[in-house]
Amino acid sequence: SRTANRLTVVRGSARCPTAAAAAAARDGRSKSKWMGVVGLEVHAQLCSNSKLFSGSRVQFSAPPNALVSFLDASLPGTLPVLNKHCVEAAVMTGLALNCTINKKSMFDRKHYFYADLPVGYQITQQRCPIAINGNLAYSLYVGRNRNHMIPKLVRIQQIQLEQDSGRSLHDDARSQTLIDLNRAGIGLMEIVMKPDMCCGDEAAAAVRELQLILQTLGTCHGNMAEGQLRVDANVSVHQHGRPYGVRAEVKNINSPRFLARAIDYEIQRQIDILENGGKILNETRAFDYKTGQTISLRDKEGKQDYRFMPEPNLPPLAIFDNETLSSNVNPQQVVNIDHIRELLPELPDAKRKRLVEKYGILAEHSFTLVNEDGLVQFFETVLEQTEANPKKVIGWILNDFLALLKQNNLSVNQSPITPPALAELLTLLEKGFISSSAAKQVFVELWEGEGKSAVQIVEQKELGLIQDHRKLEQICQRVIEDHPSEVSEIQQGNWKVLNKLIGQVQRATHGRAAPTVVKFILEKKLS
Ligand SMILES: Nc1ncnc2c1ncn2[C@@H]1O[C@H](COP(=O)(O)OP(=O)(O)OP(=O)(O)O)[C@@H](O)[C@H]1O
Ligand SMILES: [Mg+2]
Ligand SMILES: [Mg+2]
Repeated sequence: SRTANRLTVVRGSARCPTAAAAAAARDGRSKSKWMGVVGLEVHAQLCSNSKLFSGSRVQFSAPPNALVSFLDASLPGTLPVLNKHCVEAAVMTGLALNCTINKKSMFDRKHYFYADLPVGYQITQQRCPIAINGNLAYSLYVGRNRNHMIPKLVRIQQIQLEQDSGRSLHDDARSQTLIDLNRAGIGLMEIVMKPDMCCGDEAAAAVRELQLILQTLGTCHGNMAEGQLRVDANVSVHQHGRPYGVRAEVKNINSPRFLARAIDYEIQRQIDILENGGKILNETRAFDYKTGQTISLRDKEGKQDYRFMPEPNLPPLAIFDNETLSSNVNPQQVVNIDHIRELLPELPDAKRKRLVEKYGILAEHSFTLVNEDGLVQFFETVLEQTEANPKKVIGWILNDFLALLKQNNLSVNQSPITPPALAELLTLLEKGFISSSAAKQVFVELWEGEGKSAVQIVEQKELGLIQDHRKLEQICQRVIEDHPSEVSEIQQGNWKVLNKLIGQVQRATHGRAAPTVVKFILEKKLS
């Protein structure tokens, strides 16, 4: 079947080494000789209050055509003015992706005709983009339980600044197309990756990591469902040692999961064609998430001529660093690479490594922490304020805290439990003032949040372990008196029965007796 083949071939690709051997053994040579080649173009909407070349506001879900300046509507006589904040965001993204920032980049006009592009061209950076030659490190989880991590790297060819287009809304009932220009002119970064990936899983993992980096930088919100991050997947197949095949481009995929499915489908489609003596077309395709297939939109064979030309209304974009910044320019007026480098936050990869090294937690736990907005900070604030050790704390954060957040569909900063409250609870547990079952109970009470602290809850609900030696002795004495047959068994040497008596003491104290103390008292009394 197609599905079976697809799995074989994608996993069997020699560039996905983990599964290659197994797949080859299962299927013989003929199916595993093909390798997928994948290169992504990612369009990321820049976080900015205004558009790339006009002062129109950027806002989602505004009424159609409410955010359109004369320039966005392409009125004659209007001129583009570059938004400095967008340039800074692109430079910061370039630095985070280990790119070289071009001190001089250029804007070009790329011509094509579409109803949502009234001027007839898009301003983009074709010949000389703002950033080049970077890379993105990401991790691929493989294996049956996805618990084996393989570090991967994809090269970044370039990052270019460009404008977004408007949107066409098709009204089938009236067979009309309506145009909304709110999106027209919003700043985009096109992040172009080299064809270094080989399957859907790799592409999805790379995009997730990119998304996290952009969100950490604050240069793009990265919400794929809202179209802030859109991915075009270029896919081809070839045989080992042979030149790359012709690529098809699957446009505008808006989730990592669909990206993976679209790519794996496309690889198998191309293999099927080639195995049957056919030819791959250099075409643009779309992914239909309902059927899980890619479908042809238009072929590029008759190569669309974009008639690139320099944008005459924008001078070359000059960017400075400390060395090139001369004393006669106002630093407020220019973009300084060194200044932006200083503002770079700790990136997800560095953060994960630091968490593992500093606190001794598992690598996969560091991924979960970093993936959840605000969770690392929560974890570290708890650690600063508690005496419990990090390995215990991570368990509570990931199993109890995160589970309740997900159940209630809340983000970390909407949590009813604050870091100091959890820290206090875990200290009580660590010091042996409460049992772990009592701790779970306190945790739930904290979550329900009547503003009481862990200590107050423990006191009011009498959840504290009974440490008082005299009181415990009295209870143990009573249990001994009430269980003569067990006592005589123990005295005949059957010490296993002691557990039964310990259980009775716990029953009498509702689980609040310190177990080691109880054992010590009973042993002393019975020996
Ligand atoms: N043989 C190939 N197989 C798969 N991907 C490829 C192959 N050759 C190039 N690519 C990928 O195709 C993409 C080319 O993007 P680029 O922006 O340079 O050109 P384009 O797709 O022609 O332009 P446009 O921006 O108009 O879509 C890159 O992501 C690159 O990695
Ligand atoms: Mg491109
Ligand atoms: Mg493309």
